[in-house]
Amino acid sequence: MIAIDNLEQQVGEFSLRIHELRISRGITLLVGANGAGKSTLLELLATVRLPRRGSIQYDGRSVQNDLPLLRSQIGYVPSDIELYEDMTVYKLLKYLGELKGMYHFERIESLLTDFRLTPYRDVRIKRLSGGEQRRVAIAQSLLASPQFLFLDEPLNGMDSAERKLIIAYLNKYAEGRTIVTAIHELDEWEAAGDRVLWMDQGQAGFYGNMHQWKADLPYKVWVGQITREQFQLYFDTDRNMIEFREAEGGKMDLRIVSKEPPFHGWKAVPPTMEDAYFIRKFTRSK
Ligand SMILES: Nc1ncnc2c1ncn2[C@@H]1O[C@H](COP(=O)(O)OP(=O)(O)OP(=O)(O)O)[C@@H](O)[C@H]1O
Repeated sequence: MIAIDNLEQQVGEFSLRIHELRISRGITLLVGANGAGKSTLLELLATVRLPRRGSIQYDGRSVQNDLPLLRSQIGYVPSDIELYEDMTVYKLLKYLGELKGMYHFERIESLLTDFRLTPYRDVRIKRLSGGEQRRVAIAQSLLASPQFLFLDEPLNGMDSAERKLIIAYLNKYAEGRTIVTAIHELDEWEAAGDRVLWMDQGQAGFYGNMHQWKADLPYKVWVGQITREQFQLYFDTDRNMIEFREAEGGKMDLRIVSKEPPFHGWKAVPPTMEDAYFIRKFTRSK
């Protein structure tokens, strides 16, 4: 478990404040608007940035007392990955492995296989696509089989097959370990995630399991159809539309957040993970 107490961090004009938070094992999905403090929190968790005030403890160990040991148990992938461009995939992983004190390289072979990087083993990093580079970045974070893994938008630049591969891998890897990953698409993580942490203007707006995330919402989700004219009017005045799509016969299919049915005959549907995020943000802006 990661225990955060009275954490305060000022970055320029921005301040992050978390009074008390206990992050359990498994996968915590870190969500929030741009600038909400997700990357700042991940940097603090990864010990790239040390807390000015407050404490973070990892299974009882603190940054103040056990930094070198903790760092050997932490893996981190920042959002802006900068890999040594002229190195080949294998040389890079071997070099980073040596820096972490590894002298047996079977782990590299298994990571190359797991992340489908074997065909690129002797290819220079700069020749790889964005998604392939990110797979290498995730592989390097796992070299020392860390107990704590912090990922900042790990699926950026990946196609759907790559995304599924990474999510499935992390789902398995999280057993008995702690992963915190900043993401943008909640729904694709639903089966793998254990908890959601919503950062809201530098504070923890919600932390709980997936069920709690979708429960006790102050608004419902409604689906139905309206005419294009009604849509134009609605679109200009309301901000509660989650999704709209053109339907047949000049109509529009809509997904709307509201307490009451917005139009006659509309149906309430159970919220998805994304809907719950929309509703929480929507409620916050009211
Ligand atoms: N080095 C810095 N100097 C000044 N302000 C900074 C610095 N780094 C981050 N910030 C500010 O801190 C705030 C939080 O940024 P952070 O990157 O943690 O947010 P985020 O939730 O990860 O956003 P995004 O989803 O856009 O990556 C932002 O307002 C950002 O402009």
